[in-house]
Amino acid sequence: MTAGSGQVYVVTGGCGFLGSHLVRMLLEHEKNISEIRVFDLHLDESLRTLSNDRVRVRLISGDISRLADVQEALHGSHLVIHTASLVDVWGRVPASKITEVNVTGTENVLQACKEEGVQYLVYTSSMEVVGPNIHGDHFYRGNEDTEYRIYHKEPYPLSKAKAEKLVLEANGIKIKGGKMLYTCSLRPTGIYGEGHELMKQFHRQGLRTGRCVFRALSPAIEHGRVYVGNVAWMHLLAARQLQIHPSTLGGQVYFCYDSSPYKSYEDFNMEFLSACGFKIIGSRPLVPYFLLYLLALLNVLLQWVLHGFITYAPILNPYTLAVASTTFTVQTDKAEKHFGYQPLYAWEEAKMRTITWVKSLEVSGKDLKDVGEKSNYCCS
Ligand SMILES: NC(=O)C1=CN([C@@H]2O[C@H](COP(=O)(O)OP(=O)(O)OC[C@H]3O[C@@H](n4cnc5c(N)ncnc54)[C@H](O)[C@@H]3O)[C@@H](O)[C@H]2O)C=CC1
Ligand SMILES: CC(C)CCC[C@@H](C)[C@H]1CC[C@H]2[C@@H]3[C@H](O)CC4=CC(=O)CC[C@]4(C)[C@H]3CC[C@]12C
Repeated sequence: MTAGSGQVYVVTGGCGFLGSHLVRMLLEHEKNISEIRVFDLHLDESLRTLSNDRVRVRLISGDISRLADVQEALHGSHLVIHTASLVDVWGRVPASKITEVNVTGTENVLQACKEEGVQYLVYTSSMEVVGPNIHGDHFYRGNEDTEYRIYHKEPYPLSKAKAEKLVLEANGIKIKGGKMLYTCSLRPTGIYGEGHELMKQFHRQGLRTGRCVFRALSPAIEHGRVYVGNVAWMHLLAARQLQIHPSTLGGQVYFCYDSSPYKSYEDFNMEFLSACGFKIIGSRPLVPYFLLYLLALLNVLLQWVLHGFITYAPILNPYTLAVASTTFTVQTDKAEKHFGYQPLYAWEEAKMRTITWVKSLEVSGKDLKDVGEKSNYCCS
């Protein structure tokens, strides 16, 4: 296929962690596209170099919360994958900003689809639109139909839930040109893989404590995690099949899953960190839960006191503690049934790729220098 004769996909948030994997995935595996528009507030210029004879990668700088920017980016396109979002459960940005980007931004994408006659929209939602809830109800091996007490208080899950509702309600509306809009929503659990910012933080923190990780959470609490390459693959398949079987996929939600093992958040991270000589100390939490909870409350207090001086937003707060302390695992085959999804990367491959990336953080030596460790440390 020559450039210009295929479809035009828009990836909002295309320079982010998931977005950049998705762009690469589309380039490698989707043969009917001739242009990928990467729409983001902060552009990653390295993606531009991915253009080839078949597909042009066009970087578009814009703000999802400005309708004019979104409309311009969508003009003449066929399908939108909307991953742009503010991912913040630490109070780094005000709640109003989260709503503006995640909810108003999604309204803008829908409005722009309508006005520009774009027929297909795949939305990146989150498991957080379901839970865990503040009561600590476990969601054990759940699927899209599992009943669960959903409560949203925190800005991020609240915004994702509102945005997903808007996306699903828009399925079937008339767009410019008289055709119909088809939408679906994918709900990843915690994503991991090359470029995962939180993993970088845990790695740096572990270096500071002499490659020791002190167990804080119960190993009995299980979390569903999903490899970024499989999340990208599922988006690609959903986008493809939404066009072929719009009445099957339209208006549907799908958990994003793969064969990554169910483990506690800390034990799962150790699958990668142990390859760099990290050890987890303790087979049970070293600090009692109530003390951790008091620390989390103290962090909230400090955040409030320091507000206006510095942004104090540590990883531990009552919400992240509640999420990390509540089992949330997904077991479903809805995406397989509806659009033939099967993970592209087996767990062993996903693990190996992630380990290679974590090791590369040490080869670059930057993290080691930051914590004053010698840069000739050799990962096992
Ligand atoms: N990281 C995770 O574990 C999970 C993420 N998700 C969802 O996946 C999607 C991608 O998340 P990540 O890649 O982890 O986040 P990320 O922060 O790496 O990527 C989000 C991208 O959106 C862009 N963006 C933010 N505000 C924007 C604005 N006003 N206009 C245009 N672009 C803007 C950012 O610049 C960034 O490149 C998000 O929708 C998130 O809610 C869902 C489940 C789990
Ligand atoms: C020792 C501490 C108490 C450990 C804290 C771990 C937490 C920071 C993380 C535990 C679970 C994570 C969340 C989960 O993976 C689901 C998510 C989905 C999203 O859409 C965005 C990210 C996140 C909220 C993720 C954030 C970090 C954790 C709370």
